[in-house]
Amino acid sequence: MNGLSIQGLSMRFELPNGGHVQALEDVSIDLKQGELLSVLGPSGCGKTTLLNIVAGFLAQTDGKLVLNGHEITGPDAERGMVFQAGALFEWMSVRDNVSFGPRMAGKKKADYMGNVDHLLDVVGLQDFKEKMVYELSGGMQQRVALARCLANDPDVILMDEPLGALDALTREKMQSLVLKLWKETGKTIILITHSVEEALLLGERLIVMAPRPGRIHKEYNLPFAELGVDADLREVKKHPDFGAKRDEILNMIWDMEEEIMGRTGEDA
Ligand SMILES: Nc1ncnc2c1ncn2[C@@H]1O[C@H](COP(=O)(O)OP(=O)(O)OP(=O)(O)O)[C@@H](O)[C@H]1O
Repeated sequence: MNGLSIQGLSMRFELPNGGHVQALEDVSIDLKQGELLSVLGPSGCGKTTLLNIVAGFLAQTDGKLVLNGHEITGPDAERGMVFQAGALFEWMSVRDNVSFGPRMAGKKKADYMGNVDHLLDVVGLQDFKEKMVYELSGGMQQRVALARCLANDPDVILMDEPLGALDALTREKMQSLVLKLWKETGKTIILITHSVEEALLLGERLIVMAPRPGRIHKEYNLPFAELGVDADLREVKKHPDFGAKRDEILNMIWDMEEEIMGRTGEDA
């Protein structure tokens, strides 16, 4: 089957004082190729740990990950990561950043430059391709990060709060761009966010995680991402179910935060 299967994933961090943190416990998620999953949850519920394991940066203590029929055992270009900020090469031009992956993979310029130019068009940076990254605004830098990730043609795109550092208006524009890229490329996407609205808008599936141990608390299938591909996101937010879901999830996370207040950072 094409897609990503996360099976019974657990992650336990041993602490130097002999204690441990159960960052994830028995997390299972099946994503078909092309599904967009957003992940929400209170601080410390294991969102970044989950993403780092899927990326292959961390080895789980239990469970299995299978992508397109083969087991994930480490980092690979089939899984691309987009971070919140700071992961671009500031001393390179926009175009050199976007073409970095194919160049490092030893591809011939003639074979990748067409796609790099196309991606610069798609993210609206064609006129800025000769600029250095440090000359760009935060929103533009995240456009570069998205294009750079796509230039490697990954099967799965992992996004860790990719829009978290942007101002509200830029963030809204970028949310539309993420939906457009999702539809145009057919990539499987996992997106972590702290914004309930963003998770609702961008996740055709949404998982709310709970902490200590990090686990799946509730899962939703949502219509908003599909609607937002062609519609103004402000209009999507007026959908009668949007406000109700937002309140439900906000209350859910609020209750979890209240419950963990005052607890220490370890289980033992
Ligand atoms: N390398 C590590 N060693 C020990 N504990 C860790 C390590 N990495 C993460 N943890 C712990 O695992 C738990 C989950 O962390 P993680 O960063 O995945 O949560 P998160 O949901 O992404 O949090 P946030 O929303 O604050 O970014 C936390 O209790 C954290 O302190």
